[in-house]
Amino acid sequence: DTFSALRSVRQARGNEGRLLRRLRAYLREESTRLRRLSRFYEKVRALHQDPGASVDNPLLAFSLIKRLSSDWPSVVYSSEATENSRALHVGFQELQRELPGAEDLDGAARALMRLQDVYALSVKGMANGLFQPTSTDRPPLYSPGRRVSLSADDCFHVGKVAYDTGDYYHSIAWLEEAVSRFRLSYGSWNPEEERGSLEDALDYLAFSYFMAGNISHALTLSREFLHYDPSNQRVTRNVAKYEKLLATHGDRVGAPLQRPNVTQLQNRDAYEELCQGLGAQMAPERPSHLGCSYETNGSPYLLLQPAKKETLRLQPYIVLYHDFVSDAEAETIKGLAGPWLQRSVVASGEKQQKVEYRISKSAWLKDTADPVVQALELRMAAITGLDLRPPYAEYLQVVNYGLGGHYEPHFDHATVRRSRKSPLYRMKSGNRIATVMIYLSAVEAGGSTAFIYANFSVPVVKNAALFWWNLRRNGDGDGDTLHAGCPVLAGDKWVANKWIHEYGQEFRRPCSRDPRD
Ligand SMILES: O=C(O)CCC(=O)C(=O)O
Ligand SMILES: [Fe+2]
Repeated sequence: DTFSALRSVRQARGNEGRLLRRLRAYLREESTRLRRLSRFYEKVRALHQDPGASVDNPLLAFSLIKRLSSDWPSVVYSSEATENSRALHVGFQELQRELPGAEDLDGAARALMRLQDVYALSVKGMANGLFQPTSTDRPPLYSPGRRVSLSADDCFHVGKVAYDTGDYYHSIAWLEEAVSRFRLSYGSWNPEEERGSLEDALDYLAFSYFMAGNISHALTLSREFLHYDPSNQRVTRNVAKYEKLLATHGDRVGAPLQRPNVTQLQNRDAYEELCQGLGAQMAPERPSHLGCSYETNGSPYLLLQPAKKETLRLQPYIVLYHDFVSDAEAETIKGLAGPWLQRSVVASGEKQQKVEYRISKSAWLKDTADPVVQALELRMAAITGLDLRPPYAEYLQVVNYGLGGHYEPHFDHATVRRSRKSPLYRMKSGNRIATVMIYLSAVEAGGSTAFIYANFSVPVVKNAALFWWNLRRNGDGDGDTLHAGCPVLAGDKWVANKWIHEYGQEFRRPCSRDPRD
């Protein structure tokens, strides 16, 4: 699919560029054809208007007969137009397999609604090209270089995706926007087409209000619909039904419509607040044990260039190594992974599956793939002091997030301890003891890594590597490591994950019987 990685969206843009060039060629051919037709028309018309051009003249009589028997048929039956449009069709069909489909349009619409929700953005603002939080005392989260609004039809599509899943909370917001935009432009250029669209939007919006219990609003909108299409039987019946319902029961307007709980998130509010925060929410007075240091970690690899460590939290232990990779290394890793990216999956029981709560594409890189991968592995081994040789660590997983791409709160380790069924145990080297995550790109807005229970979020710091322990020293999962990749609001987010397993680390991180360690 296209929407689940920005790299694919960029490729889609390249494909549209190709389509544009084909359309330009088509227009050029068609203009030439029409110009030739016009010349023929003008020539014959001139002869007909010239009183001196009489068919008494045998030469003119000849050319008249020739025109009618030969020129006109070839003009009228020319296959040039068909050939031109066939070339256009073929050019499109060559690309069609790679073009986004209905699934992508759905995914893209859900992405906009996710950004609306997680960043508490106003739909009206989004439709106007702005990323303004609903509480207007906050500054916009992102100010694009060029402001582009959505069309009435764009809003209608988003609303319809919500409507089709019975999500009237979102369908109402987006269809309201669609209706008011269709009303504004109504009759301004293509009255026929726009009337149809305005009617559709009114129809869906009225039903959404009805389902949400707001009968009087459903009634008003249905009446407006009938104003445009008085003969519609179905809407006429709806109006009668709504009138009857109102007369007998009145509106069911109680609590305002709630956002549907599509995710299995129990801590949605905390998560969203962390995503909206502009970065690491440090305690007002930063405790003295948190801060920056140069680390050699007793490793010869780090003697000449120590790691730049920023300790973010002690419990759970989370540190950020700044400038862990160079720009060139990051580009190499992205380039190596690019062609292999596949929709990311998550472990679910024994299987791996695509899920709405993780929208990205990823690829696995072995250290033999390139000397740069190997160099990174050695560096990660040096800073962590852990054994990363297979099977003590997984291959490097390179991830590219998509439109509104995210990874909702989760643990990296298997939570059902020693559940041998989890794909995580396939390597037979225990659970994931630690994570190293490298930020291979900067993002323009959003995309922080949020630690829900630890109550702070790390903004994307290009080239930095984040490290944390997933397991306690006694081997239990550390519940405080629940974390998430917040939706990317703008930009292209790439990360690389290295998951390190328990086995092989027995003497490097000895266990402890104190459950607090
Ligand atoms: O992208 C992020 O910030 C977090 C990613 C993550 O947690 C994961 O891939 O397991
Ligand atoms: Fe994770």
